[in-house]
Parts: sequence; structure tokens; C-alpha cells
Amino acid sequence: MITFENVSLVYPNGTQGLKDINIQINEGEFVVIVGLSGAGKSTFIRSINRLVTPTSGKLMVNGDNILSFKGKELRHLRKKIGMIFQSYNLVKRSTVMKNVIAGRLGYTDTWKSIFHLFSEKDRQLAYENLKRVNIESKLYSRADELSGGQQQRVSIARVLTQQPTLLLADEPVASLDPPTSHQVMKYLKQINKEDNITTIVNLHFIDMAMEYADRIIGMRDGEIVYDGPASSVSEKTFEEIYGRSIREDDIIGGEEHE
Ligand SMILES: Nc1ncnc2c1ncn2[C@@H]1O[C@H](COP(=O)(O)OP(=O)(O)OP(=O)(O)O)[C@@H](O)[C@H]1O
Repeated sequence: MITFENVSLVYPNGTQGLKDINIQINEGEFVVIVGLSGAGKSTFIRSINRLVTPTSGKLMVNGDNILSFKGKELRHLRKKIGMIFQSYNLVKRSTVMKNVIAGRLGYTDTWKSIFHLFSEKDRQLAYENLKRVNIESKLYSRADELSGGQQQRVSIARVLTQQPTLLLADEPVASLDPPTSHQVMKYLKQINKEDNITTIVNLHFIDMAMEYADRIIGMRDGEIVYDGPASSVSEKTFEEIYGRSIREDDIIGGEEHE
């Protein structure tokens, strides 16, 4: 369980990224955060694995206030939180397998990881996870030989190999075309349901949010301005969150290719 209690974040230049956030996210939920560019979605998500550090309040993750975490505690927290980025963050010149097995780094002694001494069990786990996202045939390809959608699937396999209890995805489909975006979102949703991994995704397309979210949190100017089940969200809700009428470019459209 994740609880934000009066959490605010002021960046060093004085910009207020988060303003007095109070919210609870329960185990196993699939939450989508929506809001215009600059609303604070990334800041919210990155606070949870302390890529950014809120400047006041309490941020409880499974009973601990992670805002006081340093060193070993922080490494332990990050080991259990998988992160998916818009830009995939793969090591481009490395093979798919090497990228995926890197998910085990948090569990491997430093000296072993330097020499790539991963156990057979770790290799098997990496392979199984590549199979889950249907990309095992690319095992020996270099990451930069793959399409954007394939690279994002590899990054999902890497995160699964980390065996996280929580998955954060910061605009995971922002660089993909509509069919590929649906495919990636379907994998994320499937993993959330099958493995009961709490999943928090930032998205800016409202049709995607409505299709895949169980719960939608709307942000504007660093504040939470909406929180409710996806089933009760309408175009009007988004207009309230965005503070303007909905435009064509707020919708991704399309469907997954079979
Ligand atoms: N490192 C930083 N230093 C100063 N201000 C920042 C920093 N990172 C973000 N901000 C500011 O904080 C606010 C929230 O940004 P954030 O990136 O969280 O929004 P977002 O909703 O994720 O937007 P986007 O979809 O464009 O990434 C914005 O005003 C942004 O300019």
C-alpha cells in the first residue's frame, strides 16, 4: 500500500511539482494518472521510488516512510519497484538477453554482476519473461535492432525479471503508434492482473486511460483534482481535469493489430 500524506515537492528553482497530495493506492490496483504536460504526473510517480524527493509530508510504502530512506534502504526499495520509461532505457549495444537479465542486478553481488555471472535460474527467469511478452525469438538481437514496441516489451521483460511488487510506468506509450501502444498497455494490464503487481501508469491519451485503468487520478498544477473509478469517468471529467475542452490530439485512437 502507498499513502501520500500532505506530500509537497518544491524543486530547487522554486517550481512546485506537488502540492499537498493526500492519496492512498492499494495493493493490486491498476491506476492511471492523467493531466496536461507539467501537471506533476512524473513528479508524483518518481517520488515513489525516490528518483525525486518530496520536500515535506510523509510518503508511506508498505508501512515505511520512504522520505527518510538513504543508502541500503533506498537500494532495497528500488529493487522491489520496477520502472518503465517512455524512452525504454535499454543498453542499445547489448543483446536483448543481457538487457533483461540486468533486472537481476539488485539481487546479484557486485563482483558477480561485473563479470556477468548470473545463475542458470536467473537466465531461465529472464527467458520466461521474454516469452510472456512474446519477444523470446529476439533473445540474441541487439536492443537497437528492435522496433520501439519491441524495445518496450523488452523493458517490460526486464522489469518482470526484477520480480517487483510495484510497477511504475512513466508515459510508456508516448513514443509508439496506436496499435503498438494498445499492445503494450494490454501486456501491462495482463501482468497486473496475473501477478497482482500494483501498477501506476502516466498517460496523456484519455481514451487509453479509460480503456485500461481501474482507477483514474487526475492532476493539474501539482494537485490531485480527480480520483475515481475509470467506469465513472466521462469526457466532461477530462475537461475538468485539463481545464479546457478535449481536442483530437488528446485521443490516440486505433486498435491492436492481430
Ligand atoms: N528537475 C526539475 N526542476 C525544476 N522544475 C521541474 C523539474 N522537473 C519538473 N519540473 C516542473 O515541475 C512541474 C511538474 O512537472 P512533471 O514533469 O512532473 O509534469 P508531467 O505532468 O509529468 O508533465 P509531462 O507530461 O510534460 O512530463 C512542471 O512545472 C515542470 O516544469
